[in-house]
Amino acid sequence: MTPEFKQELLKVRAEARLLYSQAQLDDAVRRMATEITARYADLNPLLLTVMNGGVVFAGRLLPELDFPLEVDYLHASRYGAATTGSTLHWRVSPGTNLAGRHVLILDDILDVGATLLAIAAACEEQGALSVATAVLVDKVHDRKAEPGLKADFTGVETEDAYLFGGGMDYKGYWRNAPGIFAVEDNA
Ligand SMILES: O=P(O)(O)OC[C@H]1O[C@H](OP(=O)(O)OP(=O)(O)O)[C@H](O)[C@@H]1O
Ligand code: HPA
Repeated sequence: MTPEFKQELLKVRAEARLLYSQAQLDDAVRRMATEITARYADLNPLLLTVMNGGVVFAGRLLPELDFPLEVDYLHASRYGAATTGSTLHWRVSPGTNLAGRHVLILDDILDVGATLLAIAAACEEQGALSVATAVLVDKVHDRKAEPGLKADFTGVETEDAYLFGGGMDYKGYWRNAPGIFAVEDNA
């Protein structure tokens, strides 16, 4: 990492606006866990984490789900280290056979929603019995891939800013930030 890039990262972190604290996110995740338990406790679901962004959310959610389930992951990326999305690149497909399974996809954010729509379609093509989505963050704007697109389970809603923390990255960094932060435009 160059000294200039390190300075940029520290400046972005220092000037960012906190939208949700870690404690607020934990409350949201517990509420989601209650909803997910009500729907899936008897369905032997397969929870598929979308790497990399989904890892923090999955790590918080899974211990709140006290019923039989399996986990796997996939890696599909539309943004890479950029702050605007392009074509979806599949890096790792799920290893588990999805045929006949109730699949719940876990990701950090529903932004445009192109990522989750493509992943859900791929799971259906592989024979999943049902496919649903759970996201920590839904960014509110009118650029959704389909009008009114929502996840089946949502943690918090945010304004239309570039976000980091809670698994979301700024140029590949700050996924580890404790809470959800908005990048200030002048950063
Ligand atoms: O709703 P969309 O506009 O499609 O964007 C949401 C997706 O973008 C991010 O992934 P990214 O492609 O940055 O990969 P990453 O998880 O490795 O950061 C995020 O983790 C979601 O998967
Ligand atoms: O606001 C965002 N931040 C980080 N990653 C993202 N992927 C889609 N939107 C975002």
